[in-house]
Amino acid sequence: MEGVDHLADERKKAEFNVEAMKIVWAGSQHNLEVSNRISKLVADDPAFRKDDRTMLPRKELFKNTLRKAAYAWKRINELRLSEEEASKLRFYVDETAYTDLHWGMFIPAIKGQGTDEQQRKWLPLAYKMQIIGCYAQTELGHGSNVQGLETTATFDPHTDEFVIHSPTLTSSKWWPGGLGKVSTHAVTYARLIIDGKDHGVHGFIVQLRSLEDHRPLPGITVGDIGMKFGNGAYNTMDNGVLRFDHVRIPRNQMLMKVSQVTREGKYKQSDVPRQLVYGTMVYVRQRIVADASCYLSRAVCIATRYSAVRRQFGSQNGGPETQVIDYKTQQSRLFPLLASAYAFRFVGEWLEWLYTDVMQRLQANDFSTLPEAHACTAGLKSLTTSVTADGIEECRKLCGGHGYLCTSGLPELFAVYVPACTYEGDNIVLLLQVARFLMKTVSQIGTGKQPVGTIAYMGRIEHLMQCRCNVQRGFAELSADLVEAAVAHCQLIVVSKFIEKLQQDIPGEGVKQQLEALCGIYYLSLLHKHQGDFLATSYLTPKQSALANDQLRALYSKVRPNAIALVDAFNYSDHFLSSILGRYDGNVYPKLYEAAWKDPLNESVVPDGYHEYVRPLLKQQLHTARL
Ligand SMILES: CCCCCCC/C=C/C(=O)SCCNC(=O)CCNC(=O)[C@H](O)C(C)(C)COP(=O)(O)OP(=O)(O)OC[C@H]1O[C@@H](n2cnc3c(N)ncnc32)[C@H](O)[C@@H]1OP(=O)(O)O
Ligand SMILES: Cc1cc2nc3c(=O)[nH]c(=O)nc-3n(C[C@H](O)[C@H](O)[C@H](O)COP(=O)(O)OP(=O)(O)OC[C@H]3O[C@@H](n4cnc5c(N)ncnc54)[C@H](O)[C@@H]3O)c2cc1C
Repeated sequence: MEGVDHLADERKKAEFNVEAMKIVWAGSQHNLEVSNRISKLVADDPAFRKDDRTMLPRKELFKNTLRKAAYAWKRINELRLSEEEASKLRFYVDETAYTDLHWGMFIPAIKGQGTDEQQRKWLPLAYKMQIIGCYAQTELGHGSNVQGLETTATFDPHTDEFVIHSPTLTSSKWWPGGLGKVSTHAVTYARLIIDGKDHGVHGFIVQLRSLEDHRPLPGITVGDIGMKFGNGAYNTMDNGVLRFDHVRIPRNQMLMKVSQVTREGKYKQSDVPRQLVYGTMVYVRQRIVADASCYLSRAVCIATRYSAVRRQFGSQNGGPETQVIDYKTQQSRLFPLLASAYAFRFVGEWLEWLYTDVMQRLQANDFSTLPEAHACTAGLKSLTTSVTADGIEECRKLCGGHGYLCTSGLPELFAVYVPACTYEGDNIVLLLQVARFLMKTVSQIGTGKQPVGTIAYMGRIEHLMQCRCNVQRGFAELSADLVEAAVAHCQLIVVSKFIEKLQQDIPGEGVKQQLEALCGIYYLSLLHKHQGDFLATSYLTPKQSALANDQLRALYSKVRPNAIALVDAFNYSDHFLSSILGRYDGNVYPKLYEAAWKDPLNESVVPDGYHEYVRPLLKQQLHTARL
């Protein structure tokens, strides 16, 4: 029934002020206001339609993405949107595109690693999109091992240039988003060679394509690497392959904030840690953590609304069947994900603060918090993306058969999100970095150095004080266990940041109580999942463990009447969710039925191919039957 809110009764059950929760989720009244305005702008504009995305062939899909990106840019300029509003607009357009890398990596790389002079030259061009850039680091043969990259940048003192070259097939750049078909420039990572000496990997700005006719410049071979997982999804992006055949660039196109090459070919290192060459990755990992809550909350919103609409079994005297959201099994799978979405939101906010703080310290030549920032961004990127990717898939299963339809929105959401577990650092490789940081901390505790920040708790663990561990000894052998320790450390950060959030003043009737319940669900469900570890190490007795489980079930009952309102607080429009199962009005069945008839396969009653491939079979059967 059109216009009827099938979830109205659910909404009436809410025990808290949903509008106040929307502000908590958005971060501030101002953020909420901007989100409302920009999301409506996008949803009301038919140019941003996306419901056909999973049905388009790649070339059409890609052209459509180019059209949308150009149109978005036009609207940004026409409406004179601020940078905040422009990035919100790109968020609500909700289509992975070359612009993500241009704004998300190319510009930050120049800002973070370029000198003031380089920034003055390149940033205005990039901000006006007079050049379009990507981040070309990964190669066919090496991604995780950045020190293993093979592309070379050899200094030629005669011409004051670098010669960029791909010496092997495996040195071909492979994966960079935006590279395949669009970017005119790339921040390219290559080994710096001066006078035969290898100075390791550095960043260089390299022009790839002509600004006149978009053809690759001499010495450049470039193209798209091909179709990726899923329909629509990440196939709107032109992940690319790139080879250099002795391509010359001026010396001043090496990004020289961290280290410099002089006119005479002298290599000079600034007083800053070499690891700042990896700075763009730290920035993007922090952004990815902030994004995880968006993706997870989307899936949870769809699964929660549909779980309230869907009924199976339990009809009494011909009455309605049970809403599947009332099954404890459904709650025990869904509500920890709802709690995780909120938990990741708050840890994302905190990580943004940590990153800003580190950046301010770096300006003042204080590098002391860099290792912690690296460990936190790497670890939380790994934890939040793994939980989110698995969570989206769990939400699909929570929606039963209909979750498998593209019109549920969940298959595409999973396909577009799951590479986040790999890009910007494979999740296991990143957890090994955290493990290494933790082991280093343990080795220092023995020497009396007090850990601070997110590792302060380690200084309070009695048996760690007696440890005399060497970081490398046994590391490889125990790496699988160390990865588990790294995950536990990151979980602790998430829990403590959720608790810190609750210590703030949170206005709105019932809002804090709901967040307390969600926080409880978050840590108790983790405790439940890992109770074997807690029991084995005597951190919990069996009785405590049973009490914790009772408490968890009680919290599920507390959240149940508020579930729909808690996902409404994410404030997602139907356009953004793009899911029939997750419709705000819960009008699922008529819309599923209607959508099926719009599938291109239903354009004709007799399908293409019938006369060639089906009819002959039927004829043959008639013939056989007569025999
Ligand atoms: C929002 C925008 C849109 C997003 C779209 C995303 C599209 C995707 C883009 C990409 O994927 S770009 C490519 C991303 N690639 C990676 O993430 C590669 C992962 N690998 C690495 O980061 C590193 O190679 C490594 C795994 C960290 C290892 O590096 P390396 O071998 O040089 O170092 P180690 O010997 O292990 O460590 C040396 C020392 O440096 C510290 N360290 C390492 N990384 C950082 C860092 N980023 N920041 C600060 N410090 C770092 C490390 O802890 C070691 O410290 P010590 O132990 O020696 O003190
Ligand atoms: C959609 C997408 C977009 C991307 N965009 C970009 C981009 O814009 N720019 C760019 O430069 N790159 C990009 N990448 C590349 C990406 O950064 C790399 O794929 C990523 O860093 C992982 O590296 P890899 O592919 O070498 O994995 P590998 O390192 O080959 O991983 C393979 C397996 O080996 C394991 N492994 C590797 N090393 C270790 C170790 N030391 N110990 C234990 N296990 C290990 C991993 O856990 C994994 O299971 C993108 C990738 C994808 C999928």
